Amino acid sequence: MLTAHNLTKQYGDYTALNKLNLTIQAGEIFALLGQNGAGKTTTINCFLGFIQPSAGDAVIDGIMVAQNPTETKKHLAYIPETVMLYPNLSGVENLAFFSSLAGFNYSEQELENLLQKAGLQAIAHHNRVGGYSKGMRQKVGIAIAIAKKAKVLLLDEPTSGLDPKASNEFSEILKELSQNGTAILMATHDIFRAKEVAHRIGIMKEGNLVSVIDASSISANELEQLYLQTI
Ligand SMILES: Nc1ncnc2c1ncn2[C@@H]1O[C@H](COP(=O)(O)OP(=O)(O)OP(=O)(O)O)[C@@H](O)[C@H]1O
Repeated sequence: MLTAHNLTKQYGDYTALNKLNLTIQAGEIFALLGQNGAGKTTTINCFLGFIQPSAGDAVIDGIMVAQNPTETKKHLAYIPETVMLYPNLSGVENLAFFSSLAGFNYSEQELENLLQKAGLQAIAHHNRVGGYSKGMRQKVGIAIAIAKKAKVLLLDEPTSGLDPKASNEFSEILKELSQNGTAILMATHDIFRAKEVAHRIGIMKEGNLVSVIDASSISANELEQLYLQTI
């Protein structure tokens, strides 16, 4: 569903991403760990089509991103660290707007159901998003991803700054999306969450994917040790 073939990004002489080879299957959650500047966001931005790779390819559902960015965006949902929404619109209105951009025209009841599914409490559905907490905005982001019926979900530090309960709820929703066949690539600094939610975990260092681990084969403590030895 999501493939990187020798994916490389250079800025002058500096290699931000070095020949990344990675395949993420439908229904798989892959977490990318690594220090600041390791190349996680660069990887995600190549799949989003935000940056052009210097060499290699990012491929989504068999389609090359660099050559077909509009087409591949239709299959994608993206949740950054802070989901950008219109503060003067309600959760329902934001969801209606962003899902309409993807070609979906939901009824108010359907929009409310989507927000409910994403874990946003009903009392907040018609309140202005400007008054939402960070976790509530992330949930609207999840609802947009569900509404778009995206085959691929890209997440860049989605749980950073969320309280443990909100972070746990977020992980549960990711698991549900993966059970429904969504391929998920998540950059994170949260080793514990990566272990809890992901099927496989990659550790990046200086633009290289240096280690890929099956999450079921390792404890959170062992993963932390491996991470510290690797970076
Ligand atoms: N436009 C740019 N010009 C030059 N260098 C850049 C540019 N964008 C990113 N880089 C460099 O590429 C490297 C990889 O950055 P990237 O944002 O992918 O790291 P990251 O792993 O996501 O880090 P963080 O955990 O801090 O988000 C960094 O050294 C960064 O300074």
